Amino acid sequence: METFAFTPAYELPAWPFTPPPELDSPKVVRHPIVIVGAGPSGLTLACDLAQRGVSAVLLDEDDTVGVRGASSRGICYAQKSLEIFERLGIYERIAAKGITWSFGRTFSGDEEVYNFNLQANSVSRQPPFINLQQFYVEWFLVERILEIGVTDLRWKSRVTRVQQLADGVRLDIETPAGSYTIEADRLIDATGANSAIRTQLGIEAHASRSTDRWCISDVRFKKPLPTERWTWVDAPFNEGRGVWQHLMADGVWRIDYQMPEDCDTAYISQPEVAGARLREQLGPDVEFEFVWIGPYGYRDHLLDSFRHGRVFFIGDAAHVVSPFGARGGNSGIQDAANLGWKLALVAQGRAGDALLDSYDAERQPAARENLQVTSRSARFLAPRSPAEHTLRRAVVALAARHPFARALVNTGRMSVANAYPVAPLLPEGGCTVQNLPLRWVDGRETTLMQLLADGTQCIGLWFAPTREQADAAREATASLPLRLVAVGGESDNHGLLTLQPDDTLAAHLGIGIGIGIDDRGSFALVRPDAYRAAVLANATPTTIAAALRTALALDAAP
Ligand SMILES: O=C(O)CCc1cccc(O)c1
Repeated sequence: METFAFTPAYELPAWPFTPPPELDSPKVVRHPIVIVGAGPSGLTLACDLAQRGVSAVLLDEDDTVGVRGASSRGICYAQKSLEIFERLGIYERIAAKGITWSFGRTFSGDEEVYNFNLQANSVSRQPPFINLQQFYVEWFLVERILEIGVTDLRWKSRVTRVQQLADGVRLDIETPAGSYTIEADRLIDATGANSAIRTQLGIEAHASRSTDRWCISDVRFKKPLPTERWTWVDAPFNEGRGVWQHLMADGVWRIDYQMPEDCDTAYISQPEVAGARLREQLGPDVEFEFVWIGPYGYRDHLLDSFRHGRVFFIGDAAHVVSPFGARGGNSGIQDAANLGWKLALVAQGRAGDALLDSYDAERQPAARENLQVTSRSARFLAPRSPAEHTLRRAVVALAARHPFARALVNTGRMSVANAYPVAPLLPEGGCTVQNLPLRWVDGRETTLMQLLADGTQCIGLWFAPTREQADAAREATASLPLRLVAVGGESDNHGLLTLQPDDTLAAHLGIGIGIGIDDRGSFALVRPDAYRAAVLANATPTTIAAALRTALALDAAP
């Protein structure tokens, strides 16, 4: 029998367990923020808070990144996540290590039936996607958290019990040096899909499991393949079933093969069987080494609410979707970025507690939308009813010749920054503001993320304010977390930071002349998570302060 080579396993870092002070003390210490789980969402939240100068305790039962014995789970990082990583100071590391892409092609048999270029609608400094093994992202986040140095990172610390109190949460923690108890003003569960905290608190996840079966081959090739996302609805080299192909770091390709529903999972993941599949796809002489082979079936779940008293659920602990479109990991990172600034401002007494409720009001519908979108892709890939089979056959047959049908070919709709619904703190709803390259009046370059990187404040972009307006607005908002920035106007805006006039910025914010609103005097309020919270057509110091107070729940009933 032919044997197949495996590359040596990834060498992942390990961080030391340091016995915490609570182990030697009978006193139950209270911490403002405790995060459980050092996966992508927990680490992003800890890093986001650290960047804002806010310390959190981060507990993880392991002492490394990645999932032991498994391959990388997440592989595709979307623009919004990359913009968050830019603000957190790890984007350059991710871009240097990962594979940047924006183009996707979908095939039926040997024919291309759909393609997309995600760069087309982008004004961001970050590309639409970078592929990178999840453990590298986690690793860079840990490095950054250690660089900033304000997070209390506790490895080898397993939470065994969680109890909600009237004004906080009590946690029992087991470590190699013994057990201890702490309390938290607020607890964030980032422990993933199988959250024991969720189970212990009796919170229903509404889980469902698909019967669709897949097998991952992570492989290194000698033969170069295109660095685009390629998918097949019905690949001739996979017995007419689906295939996904992505390049990740270190020259490793992720190839996902759809398998028969009743397959023997041990058999399909044997190296000889996986090797035969690769040869069918890439030719009998292709030279390769396996990195990892593994079967999987996907599942989904969604909590009704992401906030339960003093406990917040983020990432897979709150929602799980099928992998099509890479919406799982990316939405966990966006959960963290949504919650981080809110926790920081509320903990500092600079925003109302109702701001924390807006985490659920914004991210739960976002997760629901992701679940709907990925479920539609899953049904296209594995139709369940005769009608779904007929529809898919018709769409694929028409797509080859008729452009209208191409958009119906659905092998996944790639992750986007979800818009947020109209709500008391977001009277116009919220939409993402991309990381536009900008220029100060003196010619220096900056970006929106750089404007947001220091401290925790909203950015007020005010188009051509007069000196008098600028002075009055500074006074009206002096006690509020706002950085006022003029865009164009009088060259010396009386001490206001001033950007060069920028039509792309105005249009992106929805205040360009081209879309009917004169930009002179217009104002856009951008939140610390780079979501547009309000647009004012003829801003005054009073309306600016009112918009800010609304966005920060400063006028809401306690
Ligand atoms: O391209 C896609 O739609 C998702 C690719 C993906 C994401 C996460 C895991 C995996 O095996 C494939």
